[in-house]
Amino acid sequence: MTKPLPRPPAALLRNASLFLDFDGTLVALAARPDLVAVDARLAALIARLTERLDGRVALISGRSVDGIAALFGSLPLTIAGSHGTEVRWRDGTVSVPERPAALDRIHAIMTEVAHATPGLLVETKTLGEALHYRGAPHMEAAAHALAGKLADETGLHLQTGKMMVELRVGGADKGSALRQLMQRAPMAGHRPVFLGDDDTDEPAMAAAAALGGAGILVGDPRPSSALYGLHDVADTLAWLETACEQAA
Ligand SMILES: O=P(O)(O)OC[C@H]1O[C@H](O[C@H]2O[C@H](CO)[C@@H](O)[C@H](O)[C@H]2O)[C@H](O)[C@@H](O)[C@@H]1O
Repeated sequence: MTKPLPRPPAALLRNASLFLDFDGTLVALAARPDLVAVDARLAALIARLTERLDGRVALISGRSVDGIAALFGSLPLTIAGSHGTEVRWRDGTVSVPERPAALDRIHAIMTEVAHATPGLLVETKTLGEALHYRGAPHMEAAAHALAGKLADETGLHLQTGKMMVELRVGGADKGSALRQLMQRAPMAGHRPVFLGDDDTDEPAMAAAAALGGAGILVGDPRPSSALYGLHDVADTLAWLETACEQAA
């Protein structure tokens, strides 16, 4: 059994640059991606953190930049989306590679499969197509087999996730996104702190530690590059609210 990680000190965000995963870290997992919402408490927390840290806050998500931005409404945010492949700074500067044409064919194939199987769901992102099987768990092996075949055919990156498989533009992950964000003001020169729950968050945990900062694992203990741990989303929100007041 993996030992629990220590709780992060409340002063950890002092003078830090803060990087946050979204699903499973700031919001609890739901049956479908479109059932997740940002409530007033979370929106206020992110706004307050951004203010206290002089803009040194970014979301790093597997969702697309547009998807995260829509969830937070008018709140100006720096977002690395599509697993770190695309970035939008809160000043509006964007870095987005071209969407490969092969994704449209993949969308058509996944949609056909999903139409034939209740519970399967296709999520279209800026730079990827994801097939979710949370609503049809018996389709796990078939979904992975289909994604593997499509990856072989197209050369696109095969991304696994919690009850989903995705074909996406490769060449980036959450670790490379964190390093990219840390190269520019206002993040540069500050200690990175990253919070995440998933295997896809591990490259960012490792990148934060390598840059002199720390990762915080949300959820049950497991082998991780994180230095600290929090129990779940509720614990994470409560810790962020406390740490925020000691952040500046
Ligand atoms: O990097 P994250 O911000 O954690 O995003 C990871 C994926 O999150 C979403 O899928 C997951 O959450 C859904 C809603 O709770 C859930 O239904 C699904 O089973 C999970 O895999 C999102 O839809 C994906 O695009 C993200 O890659």
